[in-house]
Amino acid sequence: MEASHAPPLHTVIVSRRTAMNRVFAVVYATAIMALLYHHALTLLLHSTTFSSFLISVCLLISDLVLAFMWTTTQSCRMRPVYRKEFPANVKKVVEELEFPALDVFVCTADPYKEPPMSVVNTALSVMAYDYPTEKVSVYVSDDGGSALTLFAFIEAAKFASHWLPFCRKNNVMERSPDAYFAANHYSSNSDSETQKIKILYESLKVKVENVVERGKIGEEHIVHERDRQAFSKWNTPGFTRHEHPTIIQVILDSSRDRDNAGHVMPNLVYVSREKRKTSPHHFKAGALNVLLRVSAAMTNAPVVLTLDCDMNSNDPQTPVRVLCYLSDKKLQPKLGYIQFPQRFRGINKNDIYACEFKRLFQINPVGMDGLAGTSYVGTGCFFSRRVFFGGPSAFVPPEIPQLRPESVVENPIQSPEVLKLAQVVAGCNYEKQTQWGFKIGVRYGSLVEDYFTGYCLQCEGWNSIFCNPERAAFYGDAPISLVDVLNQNKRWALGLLEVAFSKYCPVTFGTQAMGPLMGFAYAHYAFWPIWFIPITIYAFLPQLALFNGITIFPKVSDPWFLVYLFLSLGAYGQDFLDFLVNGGTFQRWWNDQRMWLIRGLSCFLFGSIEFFLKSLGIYTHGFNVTSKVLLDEQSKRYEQGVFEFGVQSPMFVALTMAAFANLGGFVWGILGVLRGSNNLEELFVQIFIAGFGILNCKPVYHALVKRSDKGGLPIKTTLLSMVLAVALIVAFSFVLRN
Ligand SMILES: O=c1ccn([C@@H]2O[C@H](COP(=O)(O)OP(=O)(O)O[C@H]3O[C@H](CO)[C@@H](O)[C@H](O)[C@H]3O)[C@@H](O)[C@H]2O)c(=O)[nH]1
Ligand SMILES: [Mn+2]
Repeated sequence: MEASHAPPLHTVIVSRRTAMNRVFAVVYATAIMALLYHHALTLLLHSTTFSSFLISVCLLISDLVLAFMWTTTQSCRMRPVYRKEFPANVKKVVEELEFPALDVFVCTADPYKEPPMSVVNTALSVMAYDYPTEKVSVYVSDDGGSALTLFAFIEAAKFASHWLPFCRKNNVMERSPDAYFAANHYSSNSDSETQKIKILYESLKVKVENVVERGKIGEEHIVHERDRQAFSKWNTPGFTRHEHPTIIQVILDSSRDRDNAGHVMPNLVYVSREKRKTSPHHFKAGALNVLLRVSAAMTNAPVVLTLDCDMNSNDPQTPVRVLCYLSDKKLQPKLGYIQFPQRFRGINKNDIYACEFKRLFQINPVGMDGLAGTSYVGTGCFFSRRVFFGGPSAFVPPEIPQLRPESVVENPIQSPEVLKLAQVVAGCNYEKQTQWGFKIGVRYGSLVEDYFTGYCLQCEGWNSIFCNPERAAFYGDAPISLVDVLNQNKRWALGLLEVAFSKYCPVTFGTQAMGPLMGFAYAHYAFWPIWFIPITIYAFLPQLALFNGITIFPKVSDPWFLVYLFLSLGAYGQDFLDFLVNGGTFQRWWNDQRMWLIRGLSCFLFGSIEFFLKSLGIYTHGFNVTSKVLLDEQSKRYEQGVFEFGVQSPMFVALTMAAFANLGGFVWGILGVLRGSNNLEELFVQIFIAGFGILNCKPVYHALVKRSDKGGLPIKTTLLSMVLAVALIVAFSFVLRN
């Protein structure tokens, strides 16, 4: 009974709002039923003409989708839990000698969209973890196959030998140098040690950035024979990022390298897997699987952390915090992964693009955590290596014994045997006729490999934990231009639909494997893009009807109006409340709901269309890496909270059309009321919706008229949208009148 005397490692409490959430869910569900009954009545009894039938069907479909989305989101409201960890107690329970080894995976894919210096910062921030150094190995996957990235890492390793002891000695919290120097820890009267490290860092930065800018590594930069040999691999004829052999370079070896205080260094390994145009590489999922195998060959740590190159550690204690869960014997048998939220640095004050994704990254995970655990979001997640090989009680062995999660690496990482095996398992044909991507490792088949993998693991019976300490464990970067945001979300939309319409659909497969609540929680994400249906309909239909003076909603004195009122206020009110309770502000909430509408008309709509085309085999879509480069002018506008359009995109056309339709419908409707040809009471809901649309389209109007900078709407987009909006209005009147 010794365990009961051990100090607590973590606690969990169920949210106090649980009971209220459940009661509200029952009331709200009743109102939804009433509304659907109302729709059925209208459709059957009052839709006498073709046009009124069409309108009723459209409204019914949108409300069915809204009802579905509402139902699935309830899972996250049934039992939200809040956790706390006590990392200070870990050493009282587990001896430091027994801490598990940790393999960190950092992914990068393009030296121009993902500047090597930022990738280096990611790696340095975890190399400097407060964790037994000899147990930490950092593997960098370079899908860009770029010598520039390797160069950056070779240089960074030299800097690391100063940076790591500096962090330890001064107990630095931000162990990414960029974040450290940005956080005002440095000034002209800092002590000489800080001055020195700053100078070292600056010279590293200048050196790497110069080389990246020139696109080529000058002879003067290659000092060691070992480095020369590594870079010579890029001289093989026909070497491109899409067509090249495997390059694995051990940059730091913990059995050999010491920092300038004589302390061991972590392993640092550069991996650029083999690429051939004839073999599918499965984007990030493929990269992670290669790292799983290469790391198995070299260190095979039982704990794996995956990180995107745009995310840095913000707390050196994080791996110890993770041990609060991993060393808990009660959780252990089924505990698959521990996910930290994605939190972002550099988001502007009111988060105009809603990139914080509070609901996705902070609110819903708390809800799923109270059930069987949260989803995997691709970065900031600690896995037990075992989860990649079948369910908790259904082990799926890899094809060779060396890759088994419990296998122990006997040879040093630079021994010929180890290097040879690493080379083999990184080959692009290695996965043929194996279970990788299907039963083993990160799963293939969706552009959101993170969501899909987490979902599959949970279906197999693994649980997970959402760990959200007060001090952010990681900080990431978010895109700062609208088109980048929308393209990123379009990729997600496509990836989610790939899961929704596969045999693994969460509504059927998921509910069977994990029960209805977890199945619905995952279904909510899988069907996320179908928000476009109600949003598009509500953005156009009431407004088009206004142009023709047609009433499509109950008038204000009608009791059914109250049902509409309750449903909309209830949904919006609850959303707002969730947002505030989780530390949001009114402005951020407003922008969040605005972006939700904008996404509906752009990335969700276009993502769904592209998915449809893809299903027909007309179209293919790859993983478009989001740019992490900050242009000065753009950054300035972003800081000021001004929307960035600037480029042409069909997604902007749909958005601008909606801006025109809402403004037009609103004005037309009001004029009708003033002239006496419209009845305000009958058209109130529509005029209100159009007015709400106008409020939400403010940035679009602003971009249409008041902009002289490069971030405005291109004139072509404006004209095209105008023409299409008018065409739509005319066509609709035509349909209605006939
Ligand atoms: O072929 C590829 C493409 C991408 N990546 C890496 O994948 C990561 C994520 O790419 P990014 O462009 O930053 O995408 P985001 O949309 O910002 O990422 C979110 O969505 C992705 C799924 O679409 C998840 O993989 C991420 O973890 C999640 O943060 C980056 O480190 C890339 O270097 C690769 O390694 N190989
Ligand atoms: Mn990213």
